[in-house]
Amino acid sequence: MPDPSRPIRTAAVIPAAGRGVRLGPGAPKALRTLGGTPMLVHAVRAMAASRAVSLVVVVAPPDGAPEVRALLDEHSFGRAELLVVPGGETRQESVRRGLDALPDDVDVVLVHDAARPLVPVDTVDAVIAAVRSGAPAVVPALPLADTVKRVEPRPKGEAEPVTGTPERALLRAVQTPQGFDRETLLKAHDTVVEGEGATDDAGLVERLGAPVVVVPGHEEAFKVTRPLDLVLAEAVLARRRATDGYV
Ligand SMILES: Nc1ccn([C@@H]2O[C@H](COP(=O)(O)OP(=O)(O)OP(=O)(O)O)[C@@H](O)[C@H]2O)c(=O)n1
Ligand SMILES: C[C@](O)(CO)[C@H](O)COP(=O)(O)O
Repeated sequence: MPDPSRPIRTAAVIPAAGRGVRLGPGAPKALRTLGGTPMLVHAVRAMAASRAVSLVVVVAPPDGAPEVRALLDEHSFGRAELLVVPGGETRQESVRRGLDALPDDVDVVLVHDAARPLVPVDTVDAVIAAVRSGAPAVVPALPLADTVKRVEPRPKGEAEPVTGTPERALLRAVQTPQGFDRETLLKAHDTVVEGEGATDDAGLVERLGAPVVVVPGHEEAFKVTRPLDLVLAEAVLARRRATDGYV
């Protein structure tokens, strides 16, 4: 239990150890540039922009932590402290390594994909506020624009039979940062075995049976996954630079 006599401390863990296979050949995805600046730098700035975040833990490619540290040292992130640790083979493993680096006095943890470099600070703050108000796990999410079908997977090239159509109004596409009460997130990572199908941290918490709530996400918090996402991210960034003085 946090000591009630001291202020709540919030840290962000940024898994950035992925290769970015779906983006195509090149440097690890987090180090590819957006408007001339590495995506990871945008993502760290997005977390540090929140006045509540006092520590950012970056999880670097397994053999790239010193290079990532040197790269981040070339930039300024305001008053947030920065740690860099090496990541693992999977996103879950990388997040776990970031959690292991957190000091004892951190109470609230955000987990934010380096691949979502343009999340607005209002979304970050809304997630933090919901956790600080008592929700153990909070995810930003948006309604879906497409209809979704469940299918019976078949080898590539074969048509897949449709087995159902979930009611779209009940579905949400979830983003990051996802926010957690630190104890809940640690318990989820300690309890849920890798490969049990959770593709996000909130999914691990759900498996504990703990409540997870949704707050409104933002269209600009999209994940840079495929080449077209980079085109969109460049356009959003150019508009921000032209209109908001964003760096
Ligand atoms: N072993 C891994 C795999 C992923 N990630 C991070 O998890 C986030 C979300 O993952 P995704 O967008 O799927 O990135 P990649 O795994 O790099 O993408 P791909 O599957 O196309 O290789 C990214 O910030 C990525 O760097 C990580 O830290 N460690
Ligand atoms: C965590 C996440 O960004 C939430 O939408 C997503 O699940 C990451 O998925 P990926 O498998 O790493 O692309």
